[in-house]
Amino acid sequence: MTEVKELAYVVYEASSLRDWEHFAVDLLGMQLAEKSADAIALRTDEKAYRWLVRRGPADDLAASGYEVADDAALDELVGRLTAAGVEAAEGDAALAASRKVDRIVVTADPMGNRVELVTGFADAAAPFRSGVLLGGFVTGAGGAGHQVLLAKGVARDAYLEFYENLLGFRISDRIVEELAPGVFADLVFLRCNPRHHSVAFGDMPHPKRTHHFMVEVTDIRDVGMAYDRCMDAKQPFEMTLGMHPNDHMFSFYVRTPSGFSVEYGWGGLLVDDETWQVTTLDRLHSWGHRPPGAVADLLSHTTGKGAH
Ligand SMILES: Cc1ccc(O)c(O)c1CC[C@@H]1C(=O)CC[C@]2(C)C(=O)CC[C@@H]12
Ligand SMILES: [Fe+2]
Repeated sequence: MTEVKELAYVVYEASSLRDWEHFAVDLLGMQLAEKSADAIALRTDEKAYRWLVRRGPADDLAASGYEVADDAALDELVGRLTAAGVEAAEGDAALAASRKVDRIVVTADPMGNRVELVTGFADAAAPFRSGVLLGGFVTGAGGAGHQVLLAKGVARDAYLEFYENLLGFRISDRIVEELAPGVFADLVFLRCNPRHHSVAFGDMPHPKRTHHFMVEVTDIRDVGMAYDRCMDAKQPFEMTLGMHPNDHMFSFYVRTPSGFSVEYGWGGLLVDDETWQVTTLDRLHSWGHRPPGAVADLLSHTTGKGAH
């Protein structure tokens, strides 16, 4: 079945581009590709950009760009969307140029998230260079990273119909954890290439369309050093260092200047379609990923006792 092949880019709308530039470049180690009065473009690899942050009040995800193999594949996807009654409109040359792609089709998922299906996502003219990383970001066949989106009360069947049956994603696994008696976190993880997931969905209460975007680095030291840079800059954390049981990502979560989070990770699992078994796991974290407040409490409790 024809499918999207990677999460190529995301577009965010943010009220402070200045804060975003500092966050992405100085703390995360991205490269500023372009800057205008109303947008910044950020690189993590050889591509022209991976994040586009444009000025606006939403402080949220504005679009997700998924790359498709070629024109024929894009035509087939559009045919499938249209046949299912989902509107998919060919973008004009100006939009394609602004996204640095050959061709762009604009549609929306059942939550109303803008989805852009593209071909010919351009490389930058110069090699990627980070001012702070020892290694680089893990992209390649796995795309820009992964994102967790909120279901916003939309039935799972409805958004899976869009992502699985129309865009061609495969389910990697599900995690259902009872956080408190009768309170469940229930997430479903979807892949479109060997990266364990390019997108995941959960239906927890959350003010944004997106919970986080995950960027992965090649050198574990860069996770530790980014953790220190975020802490030194007093960037608010959502979760401390920890690991997920499904994709084995070693990561922490820090808040972007727009309030949703970035997961900064290393060591993510690659899935082999031939041997992979879909399972439902019962915990979100193997260890760590604590709320920072809880950790501060635990650590000061130990020292406060004046342990010998
Ligand atoms: C559970 C999990 C596995 C792999 C990931 O890459 C990943 O980001 C997550 C989910 C992170 C996060 C969480 O652990 C606590 C409950 C959260 C906050 C949600 O409500 C959505 C995302 C969830
Ligand atoms: Fe994640």
